[in-house]
Amino acid sequence: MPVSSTADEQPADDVDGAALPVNELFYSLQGEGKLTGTPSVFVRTSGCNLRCWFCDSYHTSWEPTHATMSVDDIVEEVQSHDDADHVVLTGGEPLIHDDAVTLLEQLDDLGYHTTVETNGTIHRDAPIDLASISPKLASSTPTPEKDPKGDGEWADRHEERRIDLDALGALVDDYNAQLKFVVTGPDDLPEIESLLADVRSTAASRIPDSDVLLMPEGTTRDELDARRNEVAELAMEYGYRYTPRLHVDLWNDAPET
Ligand SMILES: C[S@@+](CC[C@H](N)C(=O)[O-])C[C@H]1O[C@@H](n2cnc3c(N)ncnc32)[C@H](O)[C@@H]1O
Ligand SMILES: Nc1nc2[nH]cc(C(=O)O)c2c(=O)[nH]1
Ligand code: SF4
Ligand SMILES: [Mg+2]
Repeated sequence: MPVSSTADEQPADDVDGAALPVNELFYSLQGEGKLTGTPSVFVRTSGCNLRCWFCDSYHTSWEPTHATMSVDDIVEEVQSHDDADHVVLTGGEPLIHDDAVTLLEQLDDLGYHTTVETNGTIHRDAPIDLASISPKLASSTPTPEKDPKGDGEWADRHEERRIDLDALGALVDDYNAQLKFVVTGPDDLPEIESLLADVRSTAASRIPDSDVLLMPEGTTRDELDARRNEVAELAMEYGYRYTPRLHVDLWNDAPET
C-alpha cells in the first residue's frame, strides 16, 4: 500500500489487465537533475493529487487528458526506441497509479534504468533506480491570484497534501534519490532549509547537499532567462546543486520534448 493514498486517480478504462492513462510517450534527453543529458524514453501518465499553479504539464493536472494504454503496449513502445536504456516515468503524479509498479517491474526485468519523477507525497515499493523527488513549496500553491483555471478552489487541498514527511522519508530511505526543488526566488530558500531539516530527521539515511538540487521555475526560455542566474547564485550561496532545464533551453515549451 502507498504510504499516502490521497490519489485523484484517472480510471484506466477500455483495457483488460495492467494499464495506465498515458498523456504522452516520447524519446528525448533527460532535461533535469543529475542525469541531465541522458537519452531517455519518457512515459507521462495523466492525473495528479496536487495542483501547482506553475505546472508545466497542464494536461495531466488541471485539465487531464489521456489514452489508456496497457502496460504491455507501453513497454513495446518504449522498446521501439532502440538506443534508449533509460526510462523516465513522470506525470502528472505517476505514483497515484497502482499499475505504475507493474510497468516499473517489467522495465526493470528488461534491464532499463528507471527514473521516477514524483512530488514525494506517495511511496510505493517498486524497482526505481532514481527517485527524482520534487517536494512542493508554499510558492507552488494555486492561490486565487495564481490559479491558472479557477478561483483558488484547489488551494486548501494542495496545501494539505503537498508535504508528507513519512512518504518523503521512506522514498529517500528506500531509493537512490535526488531532491529537486522548483525555485521561484530567494524567499523559497528558508522553507527548503527547514523542510530538509525535517526530512533529514525523519529519514534513516544521510542526505548530502549534493543530492539537493535547485531548479529555476519557468516553462519557457524567456521565463528561464529571467530567473536562472538568480537560482544559480542561490545554489552557490547555500551549497546545493543547480540543475538547468535543458529541454526548455533546447526546445522551449514544445510538446513531447
Ligand atoms: C510535471 S512534474 C511531474 C512529476 C511530479 N508530479 C512532480 O511534480 O515531481 C515534472 C517535474 O517538472 C517540475 N516542474 C513543473 N512545472 C515546472 C515549472 N513551471 N518550472 C520548473 N519546474 C517545473 C516538477 O517540479 C517536477 O520536477
Ligand atoms: N526532456 C525532458 N526532461 C524531463 N525531466 C523531467 C521531465 C518531466 O516532465 O518530468 C522532463 C520533460 O518533460 N522533458
Ligand atoms: S505535482 Fe507535478 S504534475 Fe502535479 S501539479 Fe505539481 S508539477 Fe504538475
Ligand atoms: Mg516536464
